[in-house]
Amino acid sequence: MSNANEPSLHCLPVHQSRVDPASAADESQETALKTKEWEIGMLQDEVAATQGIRIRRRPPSGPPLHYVGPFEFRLQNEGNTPRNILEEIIWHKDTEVAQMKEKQPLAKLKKYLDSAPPTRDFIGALKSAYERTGVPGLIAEVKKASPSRGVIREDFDPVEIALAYEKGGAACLSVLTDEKYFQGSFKNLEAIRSAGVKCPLLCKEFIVDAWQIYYARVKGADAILLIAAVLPDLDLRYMTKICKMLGLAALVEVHDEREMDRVLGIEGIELVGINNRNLETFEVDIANTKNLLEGERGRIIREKGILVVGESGLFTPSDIAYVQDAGVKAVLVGESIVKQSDPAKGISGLFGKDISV
Ligand SMILES: O=P(O)(O)OC[C@@H](O)[C@@H](O)c1c[nH]c2ccccc12
Repeated sequence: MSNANEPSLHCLPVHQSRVDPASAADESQETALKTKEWEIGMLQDEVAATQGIRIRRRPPSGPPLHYVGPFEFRLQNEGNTPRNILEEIIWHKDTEVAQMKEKQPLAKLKKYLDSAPPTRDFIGALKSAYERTGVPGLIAEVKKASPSRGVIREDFDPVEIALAYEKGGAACLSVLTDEKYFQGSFKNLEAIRSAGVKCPLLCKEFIVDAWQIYYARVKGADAILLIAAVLPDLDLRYMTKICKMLGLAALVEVHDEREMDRVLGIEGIELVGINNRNLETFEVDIANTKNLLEGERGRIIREKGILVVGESGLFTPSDIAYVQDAGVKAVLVGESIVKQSDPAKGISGLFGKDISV
């Protein structure tokens, strides 16, 4: 569980070991802290597992030397290989964020918040696009590459693509900021924001720590992504509250029934994305959107007034019509439009009509 208001135990300075009694006390305190930190990590993964979450936050490590806790805990050092690509990304993100936090602690980030320009209404933009066009509001994704597809667009100019999307009638944009797996960056997000693009911007990042939400806000995001396959309920609750406080929209992404049911049980969630791509296996099936909106779940979603976004694997006007019939009022599309030489034309091709203003 991440708490932005408390310093991470990762960041505690490592003391040099000397032999005087004072430093021996320091050392035993440090061992105690390390043990505590390790135990908390184990417990977090256990809580997450009870919610059906298979992604572990960081590689399992053996207990610190001289550990005397429960025997089962001592047995759980099961090797340091991620079980799938999502888990690999999350483990990498965990170390990356720890380093970024060290360079720019939360207290420093918070100073920039005072001078940050106001956020733009992400959900409002989707709703008015839907009303204006009669088709789902488009979140167009600025995406150079992905682990499943490799490089999607070679001559990648993020600002040019963003401007073309806006011209083509996108309601909002999604900008990938992960560098290692998606060849994105926060520089792209900042560049798009300062190029005068008016569409609200989603920071497409793998969030594992509340610090990242503040960082996204400072870098010009209007919305962030929270992945239910990665974040336990407590994190989803806590992080959506931080978003409200910062004026950001939270797009909470689910892929299966269990994740959808968890999310529907949490108060205050207004925007839910159904990912048609399984992030563990890369399989894509747009019927997933339909399945998750059927019956009782669809009823609860309508009752709560949640706006649903159909995500991934949408290529043709009939794909759009299919997810619209299933009940989505917005779609998130990357590959099919980013790879067109003119992304604005890609948008009219995707919807089968011109949706520009
Ligand atoms: O390129 P596609 O198939 O149109 O997909 C876009 C978007 O849905 C996809 O990039 C995505 C959905 N959820 C994510 C989470 C992380 C990274 C990427 C994603």
